Amino acid sequence: MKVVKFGGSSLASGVQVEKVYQIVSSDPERKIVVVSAPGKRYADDEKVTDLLISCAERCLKGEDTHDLVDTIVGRYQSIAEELHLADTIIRKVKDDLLSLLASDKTNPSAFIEAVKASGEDNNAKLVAACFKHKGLNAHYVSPKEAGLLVSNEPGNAQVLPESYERLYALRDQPGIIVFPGFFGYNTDGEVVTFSRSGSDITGSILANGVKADLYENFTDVDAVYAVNPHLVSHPREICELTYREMRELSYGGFSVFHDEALIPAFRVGIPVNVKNTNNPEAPGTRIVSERKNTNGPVVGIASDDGFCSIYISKYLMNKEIGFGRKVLCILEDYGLSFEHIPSGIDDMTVILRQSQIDETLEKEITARLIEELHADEVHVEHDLALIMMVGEGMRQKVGTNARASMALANAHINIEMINQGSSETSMMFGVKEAVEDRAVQALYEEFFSTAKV
Ligand SMILES: Nc1ncnc2c1ncn2[C@@H]1O[C@H](COP(=O)(O)OP(=O)(O)O)[C@@H](O)[C@H]1O
Ligand SMILES: N[C@@H](CC(=O)OP(=O)(O)O)C(=O)O
Repeated sequence: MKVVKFGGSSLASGVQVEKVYQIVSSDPERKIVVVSAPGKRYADDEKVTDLLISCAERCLKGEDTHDLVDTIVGRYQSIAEELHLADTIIRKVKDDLLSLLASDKTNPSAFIEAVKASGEDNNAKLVAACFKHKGLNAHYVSPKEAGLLVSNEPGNAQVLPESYERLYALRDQPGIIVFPGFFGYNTDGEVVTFSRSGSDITGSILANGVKADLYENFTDVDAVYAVNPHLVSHPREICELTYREMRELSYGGFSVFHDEALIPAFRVGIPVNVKNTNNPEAPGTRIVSERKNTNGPVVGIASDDGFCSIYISKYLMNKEIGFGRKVLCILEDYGLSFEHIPSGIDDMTVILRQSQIDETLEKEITARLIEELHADEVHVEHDLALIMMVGEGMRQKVGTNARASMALANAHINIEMINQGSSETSMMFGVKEAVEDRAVQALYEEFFSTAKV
């Protein structure tokens, strides 16, 4: 049995949904189909999820939402029309959206969550109607009915372990199940969404729940490439990756697969296959527990921006018991999460997502670090990008760091910081955002150009 997930790009138009139907109906093992909301049809298009968020926010401010409701319903309508579906389904989509917008707003966050999740929910109903119309024995299943329970963290839900046992019962339902991605229900029966692009997570949870043989994740590229295809043209395709490599690369910036979507499948050893809806014959990329290291030390290079670092220096920091804990307690006081902490004998750097702090908070934290911890020096660096070089092969290969540093030096790129993960499957370089793209290109050239591998 396979769980198959189709992303927003695979469901953006009637033509795309037709391809999805062909893929699902061509393999009887494809039993559970997880869908995202309709995504972008072209580069400047808007995702239905973004439209829904704007709509909910406007509604909370008491502003008019007629035009947005029309645009959102219009997206479903054009898909239904292309597929010659009866308009009853579109009337249901519109009624559902209008009743959600008219619902209780005393908890604004819960209101936004419900409106946001309707993108996937209505699309699952539409896709199920399309499959049925074409003669497939398919039906929509709600995450509530299936028992997909999640924590009450709006926009960042985590699956509750008891969900897995409940989801197992989906195996016994006859026909094809069309399941909306991106959200579950808290124990009070309210909708809570995963983080953005979280339909990948739903697919992985269902694959675990039903103990699928394979989780197929359909998107709009032939494979996971060794580097973001927007930075290097025709990058090398990756045939096989380990869960750990993919998690590091997804975290590092490969938006093709959500970093939180690896764990549920990994826990029960279900392989993941990333494939292209527009070219389903291509083998895609397989994510597995172990792979043979036949293709050099580095398997992929990812990057992400929007980081800042707090540099703290104090003589004899290494001997001061509890120094690190005290630093983290100060950050905790402000509800800040940190990403990495490279450290030396007398210094440490805490790397955070920049969006979490503003100038006032920055000054307050700096003052506390100096006053309470008697730090000799504290300064904050902004606008950093983190580049993750990932590969299980790095563990055995001597000199990878030196090669990377040299490649960056030759490209006149200053390395602000280096951190090697304890697993030795990743190496992280901090650079200024302004040189991020050039840095990734230089590293790609070093590790993937045919002349050097
Ligand atoms: N290393 C990479 N390999 C493949 N695609 C990548 C990579 N890094 C970024 N991407 C981008 O991820 C996109 C697919 O992810 P996404 O737009 O979320 O798809 P979906 O709509 O299927 O969920 C690709 O079109 C590509 O632009
Ligand atoms: N529609 C949601 C969830 C999702 O997974 O979408 P996509 O498959 O288009 O990345 C979002 O935009 O975040």
